[in-house]
Amino acid sequence: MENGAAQPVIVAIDGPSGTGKSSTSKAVAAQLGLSYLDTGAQYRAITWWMVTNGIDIEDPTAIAAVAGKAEIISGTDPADPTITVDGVDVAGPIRTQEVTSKVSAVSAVPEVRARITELQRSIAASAERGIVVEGRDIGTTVLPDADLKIFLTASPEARAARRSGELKGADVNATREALVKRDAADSSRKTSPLAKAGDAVEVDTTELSLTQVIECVVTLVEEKRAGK
Ligand SMILES: Nc1ncnc2c1ncn2[C@@H]1O[C@H](COP(=O)(O)OP(=O)(O)OP(=O)(O)O)[C@@H](O)[C@H]1O
Ligand SMILES: Nc1ccn([C@H]2C[C@H](O)[C@@H](COP(=O)(O)O)O2)c(=O)n1
Repeated sequence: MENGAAQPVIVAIDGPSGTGKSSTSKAVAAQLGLSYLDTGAQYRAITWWMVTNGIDIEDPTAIAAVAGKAEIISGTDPADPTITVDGVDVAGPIRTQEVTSKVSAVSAVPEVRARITELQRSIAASAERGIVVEGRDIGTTVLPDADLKIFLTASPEARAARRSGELKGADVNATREALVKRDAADSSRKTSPLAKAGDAVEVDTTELSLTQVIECVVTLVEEKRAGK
């Protein structure tokens, strides 16, 4: 490229809940001047819309029938990621226990996945300097040609301890059970389950600090850019 500008780079970061995808992706994108997309927030946003509009979450046909109705807009600045549904800021409401408990069922519906996947691809394609996209099926389905694919893991105990630290006073065992249950649902759905791409680099974060994970991923991106 002219003026020594770096080529756009597409980084896919997948993994189970609480492995550090969001924290790592945001920091890596900020350090490298890339855009950032939280695809879990998009699935949460469509789930929030279903709940708000009284759609029966137990009924995949009902969900499929309205999968295209909500207008979901994701802001991709890693310093200030935003998400709106039909113009309403839903950054807070999508993190409620109610949405968290229903998001796996909504995101398993193929029509929902087709709609959100299309949105994700269009956002990635328009990121001029490149983007870090995090989720469950980015390396396998959404962006199979990503320049770098990372699959983050951590023990359920480490993930529950991290999450309980966030949710003051939360019971660690209950948090662990909820994480494991959501991972099982996300891994066993028929369409585009949570899975490691064959060419992804697996990083076990159980014994690593967040700073170490960020450094590791930044190094992998830089190596990729240098053609190593
Ligand atoms: N390596 C780490 N060591 C300690 N804490 C960490 C580490 N990575 C992330 N955390 C903390 O764990 C919590 C969960 O991290 P984060 O939200 O980034 O995970 P996630 O994989 O995106 O989860 P989810 O898929 O549920 O959205 C956050 O409080 C974060 O600060
Ligand atoms: N690419 C993705 C991203 C997320 N989901 C679903 C499954 C998750 O349980 C849920 C919430 O994600 P989180 O905010 O915890 O990262 O969204 C998916 O199916 N595919």
